[in-house]
Amino acid sequence: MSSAINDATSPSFFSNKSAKIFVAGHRGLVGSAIVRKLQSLGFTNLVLRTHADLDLTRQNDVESFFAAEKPQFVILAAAKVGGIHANNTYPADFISLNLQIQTNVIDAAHRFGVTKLLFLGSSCIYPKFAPQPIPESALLTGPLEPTNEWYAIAKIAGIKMCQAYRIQHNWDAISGMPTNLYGPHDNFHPENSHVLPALMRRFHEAKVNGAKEVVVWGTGSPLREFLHVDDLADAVVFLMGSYSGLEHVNVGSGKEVTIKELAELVKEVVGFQGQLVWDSSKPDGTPRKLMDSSKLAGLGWTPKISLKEGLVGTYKWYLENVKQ
Ligand SMILES: NC(=O)C1=CN([C@@H]2O[C@H](COP(=O)(O)OP(=O)(O)OC[C@H]3O[C@@H](n4cnc5c(N)ncnc54)[C@H](OP(=O)(O)O)[C@@H]3O)[C@@H](O)[C@H]2O)C=CC1
Ligand SMILES: C[C@H]1O[C@H](OP(=O)(O)OP(=O)(O)OC[C@H]2O[C@@H](n3cnc4c(=O)[nH]c(N)nc43)[C@H](O)[C@@H]2O)[C@@H](O)[C@@H](O)C1=O
Repeated sequence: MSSAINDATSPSFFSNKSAKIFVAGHRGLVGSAIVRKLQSLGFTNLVLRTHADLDLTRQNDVESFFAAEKPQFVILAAAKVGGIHANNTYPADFISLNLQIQTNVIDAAHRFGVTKLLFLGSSCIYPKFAPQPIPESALLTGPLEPTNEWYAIAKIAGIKMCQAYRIQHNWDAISGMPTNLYGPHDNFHPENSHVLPALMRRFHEAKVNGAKEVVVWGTGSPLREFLHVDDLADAVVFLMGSYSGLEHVNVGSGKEVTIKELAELVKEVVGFQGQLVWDSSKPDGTPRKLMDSSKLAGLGWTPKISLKEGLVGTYKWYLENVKQ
């Protein structure tokens, strides 16, 4: 899906390092990595607000913020985010908060003169039984995975909102669809986090406490594709500078592992010596979601950080920043 009118590139993103950029959600996994990336490239004028300073679900506050700050670029990495249990347990929060945040930010960014906005979705937007690897064209071709359909519907609405504003207003809003992410500043909550930080914490605590077993959810058979968040941040900045199309863009590593393989790898990196016990009363979620990231590769971007390397770095960060 593309059109000549809507596919102009935006070289101006890299040409002015003092352009004002609002990174929404800058203290999260993704937002903090994007801030690190932008700062390493020499961008000097980042506008950052904590959740406490600016609740993005409050439309009036968001409008006042945009009216006062008038950022030139917006990267929307603020969202209600969680793993399979959180998505399944708090469906109202996942659909409602995400619809509110993205609607407020996208609409205000357009109305207050932002040049370009990047919206972040997720690989869960695709049908549960999408063809593998999943191309961008698989969107809205089948039923969603029930454990995260509420979040997925919000994310699909975000993609469509960017497309609608581009079509009606010729406004440069793009969408990136990351695969499962991990890295520094991840959420290590025991129940509400994603699998990788959850297991890192559980194996670490088991090692420290001398436990013989660690419980892992589901059957271990689902396949997941993991991308280090520093690679994702690199891709986001790349897209800000080089992509202005109508269609969303998949951002993956191209490499998948079973949850069992992931658990063994995390166990090895953490140095836990005991056994894994599988709790099959917990949901597996979607059986497989490897994205086809050839569109992004065709634009000239590929990931650099291997899963093993990324896990070692993330565990080091966990030891220095999170563990009690
Ligand atoms: N993590 C992953 O594996 C994946 C993430 N993504 C996408 O990347 C984006 C970022 O996710 P991630 O960094 O992991 O999430 P995090 O939970 O780590 O960070 C989200 C950030 O958004 C902020 N936030 C949430 N609600 C509000 C609000 N109402 N007003 C202002 N700020 C708010 C949070 O602040 P606070 O903590 O104070 O509430 C936090 O800083 C999301 O769009 C997500 O869908 C996509 C694919 C995979
Ligand atoms: C990024 C993505 O993240 C979510 O989808 P998910 O890929 O299913 O994410 P997950 O990381 O929570 O689980 C992956 C797999 O791992 C298994 N698993 C084992 N043990 C634990 C465990 O301890 N915690 C968790 N969370 N999962 C575990 C778990 O049973 C599942 O089979 C959605 O929020 C979705 O909206 C989304 O976008």
